[in-house]
Amino acid sequence: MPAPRVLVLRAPGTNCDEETAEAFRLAGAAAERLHVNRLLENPALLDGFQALCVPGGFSYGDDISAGRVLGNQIRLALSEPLRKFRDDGKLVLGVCNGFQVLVKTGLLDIEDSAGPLATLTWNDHGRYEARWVHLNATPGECVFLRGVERLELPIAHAEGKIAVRDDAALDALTSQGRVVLRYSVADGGEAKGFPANPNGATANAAGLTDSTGRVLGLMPHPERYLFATQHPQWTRKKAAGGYDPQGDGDGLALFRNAVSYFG
Ligand SMILES: NC(=O)CC[C@H](N)C(=O)O
Repeated sequence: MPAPRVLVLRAPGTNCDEETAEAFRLAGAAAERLHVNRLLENPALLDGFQALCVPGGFSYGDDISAGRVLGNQIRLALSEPLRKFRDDGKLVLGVCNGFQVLVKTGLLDIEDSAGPLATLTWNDHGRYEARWVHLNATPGECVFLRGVERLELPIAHAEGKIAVRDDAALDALTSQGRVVLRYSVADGGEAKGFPANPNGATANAAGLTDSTGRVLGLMPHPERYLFATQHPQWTRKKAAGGYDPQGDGDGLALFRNAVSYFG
């Protein structure tokens, strides 16, 4: 199988593009970083790729709100080609700021006739929060999370709270299996507020998929945990036994799943 080609989109202020491209390469993809202006000049460049990733960072300085400017650029100029991209069976991943961007593009299918079912907004405590969290996955149709049950990953965000509009919107999203990642306590039990839920997200939601399962947006950073030794407690875990320092970090599974989808 030829390595799937992944476009890692960057814009002014993106800062996770190198690591994210490397994560896809480690998983067996051919990843390329591309400035959004190149794509705006020539949307047909998308035809050469099987997956698109909007990585983390501070695109356009988080001006107006995080992801808004890049999200608007994509929504206004690239909606049609990207919808076709997804409907052709290709994959789209948004990590942290990339998720904030995806929410604002409309590509996640989280709108109804009354407007957005959910959005990303400021953490409840109003501060930037950067640390590790525990997550439960309920992959359903989500390609990136196939076979994943639990994850430990870093977060680093200020506007990372998934705020769902109302109970009916939450029912709609949960009944369609769209909330595929939830913050949990360390043993996998339900998070009951801060700190297990780091931002006050409705229903502990940390990641959403679209209706096809081929678009995923998540606030935690899978590209920051590719190797076992990236875990802050890897030496203690190794001493306690059952932790292989040569092994994969939890985040690599998402990139491997993306690659094997094309296998
Ligand atoms: N790590 C990131 O992608 C940061 C996202 C965004 N700039 C925020 O602070 O919410």
